Amino acid sequence: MSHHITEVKELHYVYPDGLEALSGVSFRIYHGESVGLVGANGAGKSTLLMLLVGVLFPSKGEVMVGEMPVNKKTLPLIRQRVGMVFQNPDDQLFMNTVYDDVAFGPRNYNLGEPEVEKRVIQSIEKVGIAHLKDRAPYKLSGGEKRSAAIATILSMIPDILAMDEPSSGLDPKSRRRLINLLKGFSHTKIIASHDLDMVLELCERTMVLKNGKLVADGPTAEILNDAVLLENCGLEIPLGLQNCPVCGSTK
Ligand SMILES: Nc1ncnc2c1ncn2[C@@H]1O[C@H](COP(=O)(O)OP(=O)(O)OP(=O)(O)O)[C@@H](O)[C@H]1O
Repeated sequence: MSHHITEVKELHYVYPDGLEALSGVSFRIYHGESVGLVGANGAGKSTLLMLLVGVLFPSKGEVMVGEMPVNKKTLPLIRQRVGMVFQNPDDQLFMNTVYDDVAFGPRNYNLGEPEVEKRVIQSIEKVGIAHLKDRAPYKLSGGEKRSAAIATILSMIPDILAMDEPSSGLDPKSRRRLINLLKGFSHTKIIASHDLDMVLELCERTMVLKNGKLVADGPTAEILNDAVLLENCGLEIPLGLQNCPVCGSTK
């Protein structure tokens, strides 16, 4: 078995108002895996991702990245290894140009302008927005903003990508472009989404959260075909696994 790249041990998270968003979650993710994180609204997906990248810290339990626990001291190192694409790209784009947003992380790490420029160009080319580098982020379309947000993460050259609802708000063409883009990434990926067809296509493994607890973790094709489990968690079998009402075969 290959080494795990991240491990979550008996993780609990209680928001300041007392709401327990995660209780007793444990799992390991291995190098190169693509893991889907699914669950109804409020199940705890975003909270879990934020704990994985150190935007939040555990109330109890531990998050490890490699041999490193995620805490305030290790945060600068964690930020280089794990990149998070937030649900709303506007939370991630705050500079005057796309270029400066993508350069922000590497500049923070004092990498020197030649290296910064190299990383920015590579990242914006990879996501297909090189022609938009001088545009103000607020003047981008939703799909372009999503691509720019991904580029801001790629420029840090992380090992792990944590993505919160990456396909939300995208039209079918932009969604397809995003899925194809992510398919080409060799990073370890953790993708929280209600788009179960995307999870089916991108993730070989799926974890299901319900009311802050991890209630299932296994091969995506099994988990997303388990009608009883999904219904119990407020989810539905993705279209890609449903029987065709006309001919009875799966798509
Ligand atoms: N800042 C906060 N303060 C208090 N409670 C919060 C906060 N953010 C989220 N919660 C609560 O924590 C629980 C988990 O929320 P979270 O956003 O992690 O769920 P989610 O699975 O990502 O949901 P969605 O699918 O709607 O994005 C919910 O009950 C939510 O209301």
